[in-house]
Amino acid sequence: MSIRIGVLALQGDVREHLAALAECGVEAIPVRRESELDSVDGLVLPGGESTTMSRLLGVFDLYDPLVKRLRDGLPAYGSCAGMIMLASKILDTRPDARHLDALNVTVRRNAFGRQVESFETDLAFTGITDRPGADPVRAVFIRAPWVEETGPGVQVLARVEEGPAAGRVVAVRQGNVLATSFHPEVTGDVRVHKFFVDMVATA
Ligand SMILES: NC(=O)CC[C@H](N)C(=O)O
Repeated sequence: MSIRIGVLALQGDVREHLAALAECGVEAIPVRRESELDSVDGLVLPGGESTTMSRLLGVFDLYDPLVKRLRDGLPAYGSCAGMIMLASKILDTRPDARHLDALNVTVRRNAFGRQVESFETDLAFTGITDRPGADPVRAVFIRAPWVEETGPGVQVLARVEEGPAAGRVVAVRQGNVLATSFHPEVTGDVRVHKFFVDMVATA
C-alpha cells in the first residue's frame, strides 16, 4: 500500500516539508481543502506563525474537519508553529488563537527569548540517534516554542543539551502525534520525517 502524507499548506514552510517527505519515498501533497485532508494517511503541520495559521484554518473551513480527523487518530507531525497548533495548552499566545488540542502538553510560544530567537544545536533524539553509529540531529530553532509540561501518555524524545535552555523539552510523541520545536526540513537530514513516515506506516 502506498502512503500519502499531506502538508497543511495555509502558511509557512510547506515546500521544504513536501520535499523532505518525497525524499522519504511517500506521496506528499499540499492540503488546503477538506477533500485533500480526507485523502491523506498522515499530516505535517509546518512552522510559520501559529496565530495566523489558526485564523487561516477558520478561513479555509478546515478547523473542525481537522479536529475530527485528529480525534479519529490521524497521525500528525507538528514542527514549531505546528507544535503549538497541536498542543492542548499554549502559554504566551493571543486570547483569540485557536488550537487543535491533539497533544497533551503545555507549550510556551517564543520561549527561547529574543537574544536567542534563532539558534542551532545538536540533539540526541530517541528512536533516531540511539541506533549504533548514528549522528546527532542538527536542530534549527526559529522563534521556537518549548514544551513546558507533559501530561500522561507523552513521551519526551529530545531535550536541549547545552546553553541557557539546557534540559528544555523540544521533541515529544503521544501515540500517533509527533511534535518538534525545531525545523528538520531545513537541514537536508530527513531522519525526523522518516521517523514520522514510519509512525504513519504502522498506525
Ligand atoms: N518558526 C516558527 O514556526 C515560529 C513559531 C512562531 N513563533 C509562532 O508563535 O507561531
